[in-house]
Amino acid sequence: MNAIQGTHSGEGSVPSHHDHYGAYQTEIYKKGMYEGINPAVTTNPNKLEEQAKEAMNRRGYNYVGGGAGEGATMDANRLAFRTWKMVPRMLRDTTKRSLKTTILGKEYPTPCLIAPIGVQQIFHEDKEVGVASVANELGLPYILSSASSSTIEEVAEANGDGHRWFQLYWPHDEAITESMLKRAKKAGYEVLVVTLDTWSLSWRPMDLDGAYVPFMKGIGDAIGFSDPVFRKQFKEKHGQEVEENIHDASLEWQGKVFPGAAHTWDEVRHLKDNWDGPIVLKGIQHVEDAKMAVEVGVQGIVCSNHGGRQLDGAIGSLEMLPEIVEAVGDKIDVLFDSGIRTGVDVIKALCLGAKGVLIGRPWVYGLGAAGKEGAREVLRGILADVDQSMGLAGIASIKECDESMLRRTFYPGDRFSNK
Ligand SMILES: Cc1cc2nc3c(=O)[nH]c(=O)nc-3n(C[C@H](O)[C@H](O)[C@H](O)COP(=O)(O)O)c2cc1C
Ligand SMILES: O=C(O)C(=O)c1ccccc1
Repeated sequence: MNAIQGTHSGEGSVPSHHDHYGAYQTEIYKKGMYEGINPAVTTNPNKLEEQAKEAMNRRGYNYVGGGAGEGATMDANRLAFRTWKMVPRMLRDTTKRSLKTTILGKEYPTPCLIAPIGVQQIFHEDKEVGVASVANELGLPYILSSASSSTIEEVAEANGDGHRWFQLYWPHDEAITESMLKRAKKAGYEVLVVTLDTWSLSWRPMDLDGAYVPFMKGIGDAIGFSDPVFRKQFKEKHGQEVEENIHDASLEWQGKVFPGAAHTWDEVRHLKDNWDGPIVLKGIQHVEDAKMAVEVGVQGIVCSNHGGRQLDGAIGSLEMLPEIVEAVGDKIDVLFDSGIRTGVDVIKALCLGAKGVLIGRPWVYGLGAAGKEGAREVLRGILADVDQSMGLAGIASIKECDESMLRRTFYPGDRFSNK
């Protein structure tokens, strides 16, 4: 073994048995030194967004890069990570590292999941089906958004024997909700993720200035347009098939998934009655809501502020993680997202008590810059960074991540923006 090889010998291809994540680093050097091929997408987390911006069309970039309001919450998400610093341990045997972890009672090869991200066709034609195949290759659960440009069944096929979860934008229409859940279950989605923070879209200046919202033109509506109950309702109302009137179909589907009114805690019962499997509530930030989640009997929550895309001025998501973890104890699993950009960010969230983390914008930038290969490179980079950084911090396995590995410091010069 030598210094750049890390733990593993790293023979070239994508790991098929999911435990050679660190080998990607050696693979990059070998490809460059012996074949003259550099990575297609930058490995620098602070340059990734800029590279994607150059490669993507303006509207697609604005959609992913933008946030709510003045971007205060997006900044707060990054600042929160910067204020926690790792305190590494030495002379510990970390030669055999493992990223394996248990989430909702099931073992996964890593603590990372693919965050639900809608309308991927505006980023690249490889879209959801492409990323779902990459998820399988890398051993990451793929969380399919309700607002996708591929259907529930297409993504299941592309994901094959991989792990897949279904994210629900929760309609105020029980028949359609039941139909979506039934389709997801039939197509092998294991966990239901219910997003609570986006029953209506926030004030998003980058999209508003370009007067652009994709699903008004049928983009990102594939799950609705292929839904038998939605199609039947539409035909009864308009006397037309969805394909004959994309304009009205888009508006009507938008009214289902972004109904402009929140649900209430009582209504979680309907989901429990219609979903045979774990339910995770996404978008929890308040400690009392975390306790409510335990009370209504779901199995998990995602501590998330939607990547600063919903309530601007809301607190950085990582700020709330320790309190939420403490409040729910080991009664339910707490997952985390909003602001993860590096392998060390993943480790920090785990040290603060998250059982798993959802990766969002970074792989979307990879997808935009170089299609599914780009998404794969970004994700492999983050996983390799998790593996290497665990070793350097003296952590051999995920269960060793705890708050003793962190110290909170804040200096006025701390840089928190990626720009
Ligand atoms: C372009 C884009 C689309 C998204 N679409 C969805 C979605 O359909 N459903 C959902 O629950 N969350 C959605 N999210 C939120 C992500 O799941 C995740 O919470 C967020 O990206 C985390 O923030 P980060 O990417 O800055 O780390 C979306 C985020 C982005 C950037
Ligand atoms: O943009 C988002 O954050 C989001 O959740 C969404 C909304 C509509 C369609 C696709 C994704």
